[in-house]
Amino acid sequence: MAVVGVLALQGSYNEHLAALRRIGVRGVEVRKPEQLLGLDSLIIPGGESTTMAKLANYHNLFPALREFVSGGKPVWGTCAGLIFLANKAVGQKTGGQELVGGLDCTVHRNFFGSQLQSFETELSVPKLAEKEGGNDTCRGVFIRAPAILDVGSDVEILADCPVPANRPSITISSGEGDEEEVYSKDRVIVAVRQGNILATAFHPELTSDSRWHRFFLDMDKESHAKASSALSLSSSSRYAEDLPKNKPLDLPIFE
Ligand SMILES: NC(=O)CC[C@H](N)C(=O)O
Repeated sequence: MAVVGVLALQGSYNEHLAALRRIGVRGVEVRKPEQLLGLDSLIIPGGESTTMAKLANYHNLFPALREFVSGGKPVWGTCAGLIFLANKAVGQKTGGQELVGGLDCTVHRNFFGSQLQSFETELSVPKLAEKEGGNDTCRGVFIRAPAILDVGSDVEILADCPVPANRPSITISSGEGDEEEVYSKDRVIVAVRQGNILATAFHPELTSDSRWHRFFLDMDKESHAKASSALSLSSSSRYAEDLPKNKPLDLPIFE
């Protein structure tokens, strides 16, 4: 069975480990560079990206994380994890923060505003439903969430959402002397895939809908299938028996 690492420096790593457990997959906590060796895939959880970057620096994790991402194994960043994976982040604290990079996009760290502007909404996710079944929508839990302002041509958009009317106006400036510009589109991207990289601005691990975790595990199966055509792959139905019974799929869970 695939060994899924979860970066366990800070943030919602326990919730990801619990979400993996619910579908019968063992996650491994990762805090040191050498713990990345032997993993099949890696989840970088949400939390606070500046703090997480300081801790990652302290543990000398950035070179190993970059190597892991460029090595082609599946990596999923949720929220702060999305910020880690972006090639460019705006709206950073003074002095900026180190990024792992790899995902060809520009992310705004606190696009939806402060903690008080955290919200939940139904997201239209036809590509997720096509692959993993279930409704065409999923519950998006956005906690002081980032959003993706633009993406490169290799990036597949999996979900976007309307820009909330109460959101403070966002001035986009990288702090590197770029022209300042106000984000004026009425929708913003919140989930993407680029090859081995999956990124969501929201927190699927805080809901009982395990489809995003299954989607990610299927990326791992795809990469193994590429590596060895001899490997026979089971469909996602293997998880069906683990789905919560008599329980709506998308209610937030607290464990
Ligand atoms: N829930 C989250 O991960 C929030 C991320 C936060 N906006 C940051 O800058 O790190």
